[in-house]
Amino acid sequence: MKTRAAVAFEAKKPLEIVELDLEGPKEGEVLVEIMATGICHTDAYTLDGLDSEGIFPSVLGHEGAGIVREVGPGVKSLKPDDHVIPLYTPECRECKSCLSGKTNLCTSIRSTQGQGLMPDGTSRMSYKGETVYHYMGCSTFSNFIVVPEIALAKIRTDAPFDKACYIGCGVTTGVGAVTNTAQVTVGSNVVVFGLGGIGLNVIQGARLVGADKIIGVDINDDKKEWGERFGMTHFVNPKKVDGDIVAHLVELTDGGADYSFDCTGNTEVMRQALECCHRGWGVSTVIGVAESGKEISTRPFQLVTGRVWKGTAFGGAKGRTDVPKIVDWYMNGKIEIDPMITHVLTLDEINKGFDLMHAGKSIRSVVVF
Ligand SMILES: NC(=O)c1ccc[n+]([C@@H]2O[C@H](COP(=O)([O-])OP(=O)(O)OC[C@H]3O[C@@H](n4cnc5c(N)ncnc54)[C@H](O)[C@@H]3O)[C@@H](O)[C@H]2O)c1
Ligand SMILES: N[C@@H](CCC(=O)N[C@@H](CSCO)C(=O)NCC(=O)O)C(=O)O
Ligand SMILES: [Zn+2]
Ligand SMILES: [Zn+2]
Repeated sequence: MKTRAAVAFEAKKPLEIVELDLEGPKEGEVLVEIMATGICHTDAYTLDGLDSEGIFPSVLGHEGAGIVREVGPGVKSLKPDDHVIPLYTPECRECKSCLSGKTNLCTSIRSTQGQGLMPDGTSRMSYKGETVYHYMGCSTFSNFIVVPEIALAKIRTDAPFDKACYIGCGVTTGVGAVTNTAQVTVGSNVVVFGLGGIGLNVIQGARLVGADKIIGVDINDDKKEWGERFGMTHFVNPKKVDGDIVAHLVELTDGGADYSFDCTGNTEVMRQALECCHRGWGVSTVIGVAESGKEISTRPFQLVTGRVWKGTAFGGAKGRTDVPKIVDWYMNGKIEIDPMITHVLTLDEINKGFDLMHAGKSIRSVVVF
């Protein structure tokens, strides 16, 4: 069959909207019609050539929602017309990682996923006879996609696609980093660096679990109002702090943050996020994805004196189990999504979504097919 898709033919070039050839689902695979997809900073990072796993030509996008149109042989848990969210962190429930109960990082198809291929080692997409690669096992910038059954969360049918798609990455990552990874406790002081599509979800996660001070840090003053909208109690623009930002945050939290989060992907900021934590117990969680080749550093003394450095992928969420619950949280009004979706675009307008993100003018742009 054919599918319209925004293709990344080369790094650092705008996406091109073309008709691709798409092969149908094979054993254990599912054909999904994508109804809506968000644009996450990670898509921009890969398009900008900063991802060590970036492959071109490929169809980016990993924050989608859609409808099952066809299932391949052996698929048991899904049927046509089911509503689904594709998962870049699948959940096979059989691999060592899934069975450990200690992580959401299912390893069953990770190696082929990282090569832009389906688990059988081939791609379902091509253009003029040439292979086009999958991305993060999702490729939601295509109207139709083929994905493994274990990489789809079945969700309720009354959830609107143009909002539910954001649960495919940003919402789950931010809220899950608080609830699953850091396990922020009631009354804690929290510092969040980077108030974009992820950071604002960390803020609303911190509010959800009853944090006390929620301090947002961003170099863009426009983010003050955004943070306050979701529960931030204090805003700090590091460019306007007289002196050291870490010392300023330690003072503001009366000795240091109980929990901090990096949502920028900047390795200098990751260091600040660790070092603003409270001596003896502060936990800093890295969410931001740093460009290829970058490394983090700190004095080991920071760890010796009890600060803990953690990281999280997809907010520690086990996709098929947790994503339907997060959709319920949204539908029941426990968490907000609607105000964060600042721009709704057509597929033809998708490059505008990247421009808005780079200009700091959007929280989330969503493409509706
Ligand atoms: N670990 C995961 O599973 C996961 C999931 C989604 C996104 N991410 C990553 O999280 C990061 C944030 O994604 P997003 O979609 O929210 O991006 P975004 O562009 O919407 O937001 C980034 C924010 O950081 C701010 N910022 C930039 N440099 C800063 C600095 N030096 N100090 C303070 N603030 C600064 C920007 O002004 C902006 O508000 C990216 O690196 C993305 O790749 C990781
Ligand atoms: N491919 C990169 C790393 C990119 C990365 O860390 N991705 C996150 C999700 S970001 C979503 O917006 C993730 O889930 N990582 C775990 C995994 O990919 O298995 C690189 O090679 O450095
Ligand atoms: Zn993402
Ligand atoms: Zn698994």
